[in-house]
Amino acid sequence: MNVVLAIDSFKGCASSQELSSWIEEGIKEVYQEASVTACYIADGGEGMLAAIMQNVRGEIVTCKVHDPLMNPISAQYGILEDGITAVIEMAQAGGLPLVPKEKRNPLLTTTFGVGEMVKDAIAKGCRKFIVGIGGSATNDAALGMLQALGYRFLDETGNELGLGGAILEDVHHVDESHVLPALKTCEFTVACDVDNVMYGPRGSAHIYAGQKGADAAMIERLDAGMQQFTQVLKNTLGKDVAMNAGSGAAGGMGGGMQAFLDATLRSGIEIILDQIGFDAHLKEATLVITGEGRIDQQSLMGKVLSGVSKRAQKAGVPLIALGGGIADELEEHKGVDALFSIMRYPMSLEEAMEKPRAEKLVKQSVKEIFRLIKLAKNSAS
Ligand SMILES: Nc1ncnc2c1ncn2[C@@H]1O[C@H](COP(=O)(O)OP(=O)(O)OP(=O)(O)O)[C@@H](O)[C@H]1O
Ligand SMILES: O=C(O)[C@H](O)CO
Repeated sequence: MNVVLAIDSFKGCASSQELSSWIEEGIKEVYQEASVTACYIADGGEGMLAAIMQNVRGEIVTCKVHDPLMNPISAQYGILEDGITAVIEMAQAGGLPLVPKEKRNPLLTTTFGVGEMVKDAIAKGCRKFIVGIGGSATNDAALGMLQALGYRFLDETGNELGLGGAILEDVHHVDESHVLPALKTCEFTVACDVDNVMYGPRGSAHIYAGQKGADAAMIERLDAGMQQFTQVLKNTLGKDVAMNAGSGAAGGMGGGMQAFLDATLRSGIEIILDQIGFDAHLKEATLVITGEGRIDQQSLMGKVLSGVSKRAQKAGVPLIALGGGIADELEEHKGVDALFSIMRYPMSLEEAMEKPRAEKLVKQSVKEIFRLIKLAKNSAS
C-alpha cells in the first residue's frame, strides 16, 4: 500500500503539513506497513513557500521589508540549491492576514514589500524567480513591487505618484531610468492561485477587493483604475495583458508582472506539483489523497483538487478527497473517485475548526476509509 498525500491546507484550521501528519497516523493505525509519501501543497498564495521548500533542497532567507501599509516587518523567501533561483511568496509581505480587519483598504495597500524581497534576492545573486501570488491585501497591479525595484509612476503632469491601488487611475507615464539594472537579467515565473483577469466582472476588484476591505464604491473605483491603467500599459509598453488568465490574481499582480517583467503566468498548483516531482511519486502510488477546507464546484475548476486530479487520472491512480465540508450542490465530481467530509455529527463551524477536534475528525475518517479498503482488498485476495 503506497499512499501519496497531496492535501491543501484547511484555511483557518490546519496546514497541509499538519493534515498530512494526521492522515498518515490514521492510515498507519490500520495499515502499519503502508508507505506514505506526503507532498505539501499550496496554490500560489499563503503556504507556497513552505510547500516548495519542504519538498526540495534550499535555504530560507529572512529579510526586513514593509507590509501592505508600509510598517516594517520580517519576511522569508527561499533560495534553491542552484543558488540562483528564489522562491517568493507574495503573501509574506503583501498578505491579507498582515493587515488588521479595520485597516484593510486596497486603495492604500501596496505590494512594495514584495519588491523589497525580490531586491534582496537579487543582491544575493538570484536571477530566476518563482513568485507565488494570492492571498493578498492589495489591488495595485504590482505597482508597489515595481516601485521598490526602481520604477517611478507619474501622473499627467509628470508628478511622481505614491503607493496603493488608488494610483492606478492616475498613472500616465512610466519612468524606468532608476530601475535596478540587474532586473533586466532576471526571469520570472508566476504561480497564480486563480485565473481571473484584471478588470470587468471577472476582474480582480470585483471578485476579490471586497474581502480586502473595499466597499462597493471602492470596488468600482479600483476596477475603473485597473481598466485605465491597462490602457496605459498598451499605449506605453505595447503590452496587452489585461485579459490573460491569472493577470487578475492577487489584485492584478499577475498582469503587472507580465507587462513589466515579462513574467510567465502559470497555475500555482501546476508549478508546485512540478517543483516537488509529483509525477514521479505517482509512479509508485496505490492511492492519492487530496482535499481542502471546503470542497465546492470551484475546487474542481483550476485549484489544488483539479491539478492533483488531472495528474492522478493521467497516471491511472485512484484519488480520494477529504474536506472539512462539501458543498451541497456538488453531486458530480469528475476526476475525484470519492469525496469524504470529516464531519461526524452536526456542530458549529467554529467547533469543527478547533485544531484538536479537526485532528481527531481527520484521523477517525481516515481510519474508516482504510478499514474499508483493507476489507475489500482482503476479500478480493
Ligand atoms: N476543520 C474544518 N471543518 C469544517 N470546515 C472547515 C474546516 N476547516 C476549514 N473549513 C472550511 O473551509 C473554509 C476554507 O476553505 P479552503 O480551505 O478550501 O480555502 P479557500 O478559502 O476556499 O481557499 P482556496 O480554495 O484558495 O484553498 C473555511 O472557511 C471553512 O468554511
Ligand atoms: O490575492 C487575491 O486577490 C486572491 O487570492 C486571488 O488571487
